[in-house]
Amino acid sequence: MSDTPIDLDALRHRIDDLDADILRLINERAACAQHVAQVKSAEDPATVFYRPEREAQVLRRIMALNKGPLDSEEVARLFREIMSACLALEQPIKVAYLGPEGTFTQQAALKHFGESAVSLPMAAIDEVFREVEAGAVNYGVVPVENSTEGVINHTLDSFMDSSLRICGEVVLRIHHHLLVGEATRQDKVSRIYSHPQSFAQCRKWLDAHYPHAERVPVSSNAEASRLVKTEWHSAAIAGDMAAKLYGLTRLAEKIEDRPDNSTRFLIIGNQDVPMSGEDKTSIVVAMRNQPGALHDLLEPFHRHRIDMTRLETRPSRSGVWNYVFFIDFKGHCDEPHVAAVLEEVRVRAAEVKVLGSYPFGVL
Ligand SMILES: C=C(O[C@@H]1C=C(C(=O)O)C=C[C@H]1O)C(=O)O
Repeated sequence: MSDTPIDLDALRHRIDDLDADILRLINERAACAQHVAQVKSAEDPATVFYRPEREAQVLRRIMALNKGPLDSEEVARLFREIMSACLALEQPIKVAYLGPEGTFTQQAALKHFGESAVSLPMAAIDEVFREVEAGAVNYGVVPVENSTEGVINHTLDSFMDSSLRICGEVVLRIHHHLLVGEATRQDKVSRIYSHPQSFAQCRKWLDAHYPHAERVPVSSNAEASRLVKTEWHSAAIAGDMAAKLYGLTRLAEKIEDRPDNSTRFLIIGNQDVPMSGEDKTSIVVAMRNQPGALHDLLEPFHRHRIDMTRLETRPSRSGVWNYVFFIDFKGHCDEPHVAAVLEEVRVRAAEVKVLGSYPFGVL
């Protein structure tokens, strides 16, 4: 490092020069993205500008190229924002998410689409589906499963009646904090607000630290945060976004019982996503109630050596089928071995619906 300037002024000059280069390169990239938009529109006037498989490939490549000292995830986050701004030049993307503002689902939407996307809070999961179906927004973001608490049935049920496809997934590490407002008497907390899922994820911590506080379930953690602002004896369990939005402070941090607590969210839209190289497929299968039905369903996956990542059973809501299975597995439906399995499953099942093939969450 003998040629590295050592005084502060010289270092700052060097940073100024590098910033000018970075700025020029980012704008060159943005101009390229604008050209891409022209090519896409010329090929197909009804084109979709957002390409999840390409974005996943860009991020994976950047992470593989990265030599540090910045951490690969950090670098990918920066590129996530650069792509978000480039895409906004092609077409501003509108995204509906399970609100209100400050929920983990909003955090997932921003993590996936970046800050240049316009995100709109919806009051319920089926409203997110309806907004995308009606074309009021381009995409929707809904939670689908939590590592501690399991599947979010509302989301799975919404897929049964919808023609929307899954275009992507985001996994978020969920950290819960015990939050209080300026008016809260910290030694007198007798009531705690939160969403039932969050209470479940922090149950042991609450039993140990606040065994006598009343636990009041509300519709979201953001709503819990809003409520404590005006109550001197109350606290909320919520994440960073809600804390920031409502100006609350942390009485205790990371109070989730499991340190690896995470939630998986799905991106729903109207498009079929081409292969990215590391993909996943989600299907719903209806089977008749007969002995060996589950074995018949799983056998082709085993024979073709397809790795299942999730299997959920839901009661069928129509009289025709008895079981409905939600299955996630590795691979894309355009890959021959996946297409072969789907063909075999179609023969054995009463009905099969492919919800989508999409890239594994990168960030
Ligand atoms: C530029 C493109 O359009 C969008 C912007 C991307 C980018 O900035 O790299 C990548 C994929 C698309 O969502 C493209 O399709 O290549």
